[in-house]
Amino acid sequence: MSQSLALAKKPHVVIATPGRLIDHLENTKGFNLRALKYLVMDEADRILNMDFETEVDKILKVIPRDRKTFLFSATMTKKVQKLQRAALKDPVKCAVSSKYQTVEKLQQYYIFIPSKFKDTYLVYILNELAGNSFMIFCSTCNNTQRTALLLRNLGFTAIPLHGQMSQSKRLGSLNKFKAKARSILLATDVASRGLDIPHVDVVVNFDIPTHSKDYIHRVGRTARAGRSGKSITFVTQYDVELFQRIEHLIGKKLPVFPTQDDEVMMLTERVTEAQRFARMELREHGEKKKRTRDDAGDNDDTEGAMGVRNKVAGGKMKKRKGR
Ligand SMILES: Nc1ncnc2c1ncn2[C@@H]1O[C@H](COP(=O)(O)OP(=O)(O)OP(=O)(O)O)[C@@H](O)[C@H]1O
Repeated sequence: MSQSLALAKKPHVVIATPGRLIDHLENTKGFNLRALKYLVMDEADRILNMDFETEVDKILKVIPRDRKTFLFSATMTKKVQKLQRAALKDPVKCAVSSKYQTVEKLQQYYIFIPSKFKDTYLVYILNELAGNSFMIFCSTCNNTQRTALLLRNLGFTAIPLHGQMSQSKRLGSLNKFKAKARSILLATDVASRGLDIPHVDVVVNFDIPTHSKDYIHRVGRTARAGRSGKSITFVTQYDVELFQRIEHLIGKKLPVFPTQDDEVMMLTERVTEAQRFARMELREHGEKKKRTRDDAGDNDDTEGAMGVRNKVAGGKMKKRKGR
């Protein structure tokens, strides 16, 4: 309703997702795009990848053919070229580089570890790089939530951000991270594009991206606007092929992030206990959700559900003296 009122004032600029725009075109009285002069598509390849094609086609049908169209993305695809043919007159392509590139001030590493030790290595890295702000990417909402609980059980200030959270919870998470009240943001690819948070120092690909182009967007959350940053990609026995594809895409062989395996193994016991608590909390959280059937009102960011938080011995893991 408030959006309809805003549109009634005939704004000069409307920023929308394709679906929302279609909704207003179909249901908001008096709203149309017949006078549109400029169409801008940010993250153009994603708009197509995410099955927005039908919506985009609908929009293209109701806007003037005589207009200027801009498509932006760090990773252009053949699909975008298709769209160029379908919707553009005299298109011009403007590219910073002919191949996919990451910025020079980004130090990129990988670690090759057995899948079952991922959590332990994550905790080790967070301790090693303590004092930094981290964005950690997971492949599913569930793993994002689980890993956030695990880290909180170990005393880290971690907060999840994923598509199963309500919009207000997502904004809440983001704002806490932006305000530096939380130093670790765990996210799915919902946060891999567009977010401009200058203080992100380290991006961790906890689950390797399945689409190698997503790698470029994820690591682009750090080392922005001339700053420096680090990225560490976890590669397990199952991820070798995907990792090779990433290296091929960026045209670089990445160095290994140095780890002291004996020190990592010393963390195993506490991490295992924290995993157990995290599983319990996740189960309780799921059952509570089922009972209340109220997604929005629930503790999506799980902070309120932390009955067993910090029960793992010692709370936040301290680095040993002399290191
Ligand atoms: N010419 C400039 N000089 C200085 N800072 C700039 C300039 N252009 C952009 N910036 C800053 O760089 C940061 C990144 O800009 P922006 O978010 O527009 O990049 P982007 O290309 O859309 O990134 P992505 O698509 O990866 O999310 C912002 O903080 C912005 O203020």
